Formats: sequence, C-alpha cells, structure tokens
Amino acid sequence: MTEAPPIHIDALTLAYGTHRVLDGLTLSVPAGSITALLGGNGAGKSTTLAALLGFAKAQSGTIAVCGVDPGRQPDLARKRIAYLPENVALYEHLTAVENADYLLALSGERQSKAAITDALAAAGLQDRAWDQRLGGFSKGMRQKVAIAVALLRQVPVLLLDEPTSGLDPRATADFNALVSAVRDRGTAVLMVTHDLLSAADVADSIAFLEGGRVAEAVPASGPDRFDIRALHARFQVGADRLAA
Ligand SMILES: Nc1ncnc2c1ncn2[C@@H]1O[C@H](COP(=O)(O)OP(=O)(O)OP(=O)(O)O)[C@@H](O)[C@H]1O
Repeated sequence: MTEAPPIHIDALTLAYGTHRVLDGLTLSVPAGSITALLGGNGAGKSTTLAALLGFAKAQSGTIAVCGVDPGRQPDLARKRIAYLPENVALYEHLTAVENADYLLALSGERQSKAAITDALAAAGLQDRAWDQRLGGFSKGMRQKVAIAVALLRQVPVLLLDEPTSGLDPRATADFNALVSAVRDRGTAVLMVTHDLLSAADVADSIAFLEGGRVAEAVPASGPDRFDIRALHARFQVGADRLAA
C-alpha cells in the first residue's frame, strides 16, 4: 500500500460567504520537500494554510494531511502539523526551555530537558538564551524556539506563513538553512512567502496562486529550473530587489 502524501489538495473550492477565494486549487507536497506558495495580496495563500489546519472549510474538492481530511477531523490533522504563523505566539514570561516544555505538554508530547536543549541547539539558539525569558527575543530567536518544538514533535508536515518577513538577510539565510535541515529529515514543508529570491534559495518547487488556483508550478532547481526574471515579470510578486 502506498502511503498518503503529507499534503494533498485537489480541485479545492473555498468561499467566505459569497467571496470565492480558492477555485479549483490543486497542490501536492511530497515528503522531504519544500514548496513555496507565492501570489499577490488576497490570493488565498493564508486561506490555503487555514484549510490544511481545518480552520477554513472547503465547499468542494479534496484536501488531506497524511490522508486525514482536516475539514472532518481537524484535531487529527493538526497532530501531524507544525504551524508557524507570521508572528510566532509564545509565552513572554517563560524561558525558551519552559516554552518548549509547555507547548509539548499541551500537545501531549512531553520530552526530557536534555531532548529540549538538544533541539534548541539544533535550531541554532545559542545556549546562553535557553534559560532566558522570551521577552527580549528577536523574531529570528522566537522562530528557532518554535522550530525546535516542531523538531521535537517529529511531525510530517510543517506550514510556514511568511516566515522571513522582517528578518535581516543573515537571519533569513539562517532560517532557510534550518528549514532545509527539517526537509532533509523527511518533512513536507509548505511555505507562504512574498520573497521570490528567498523561495528560490530554499524551495524545491514554487507554486504561484492566481484566481484561486495554482497558475504555475515550477521546479526551483535542476535543468528545468525557472527563469526568475521571467517569473517576476509575469507575476509581479516579491523579488523587489530584481525590479531595482
Ligand atoms: N476569515 C475570513 N473571513 C472573510 N474573508 C476572509 C477571511 N480570511 C481571509 N479572507 C479574505 O479572503 C481573501 C484571501 O485572503 P488570504 O489571507 O488567504 O490571502 P493571502 O494570499 O494570504 O494574502 P496576503 O498576501 O495579503 O497575506 C482576501 O480577500 C481576504 O480578505
């Protein structure tokens, strides 16, 4: 029996009231790969993530996380997903270790302090920050704590919503390296972004959302690698540095 793909969406239609946002969306993300999802403002990128998390309900089509329909079994689907919203929500008055411990306890997946500090180290958080409260942490440091929790949960799916917006180039490169390492452990990563250059650096394929569906999906490496200037010219998204 073949295993269900981590993320599988087929001909999905989703509307908020009379406003149809997704209109025949088809997208699959295999294990051990990163897909970047680009598109203009309001194209439906975050809505796609919300549908995978079971927070937005589709009207028709298929959506599955490791074979689980998040519309019908949201709790089961969320157990397979680590989700990083644009601004990661953590507890300011708890330390990095305490945050990881508490979040793991909430999902019923508690682990030892040694396992937590190993994961924080793997996520690139310096050891002097492990026992500091999060109040003074930068966005990049918070993401490292959240990624460490994702590593510890060993979930097959990682969803990222504009993870590098507001990060400087060094922190963006660090984050992309970390996401690549997560991918190399076999995780399927779907990353919503406006940054075409960053997507080109880290993703295996890039999907452009337009009119509620994937207007174009292209490999980000190999001989058929896309022409970044042609894509920028066509979709006018991200890569402001190219337009300069
Ligand atoms: N909960 C909601 N109720 C009603 N309309 C919504 C809701 N969430 C999103 N929308 C609308 O659905 C459309 C798609 O929004 P979505 O946030 O998915 O787009 P996006 O591609 O992520 O955009 P951006 O790049 O601006 O973040 C927008 O027109 C938005 O106003």
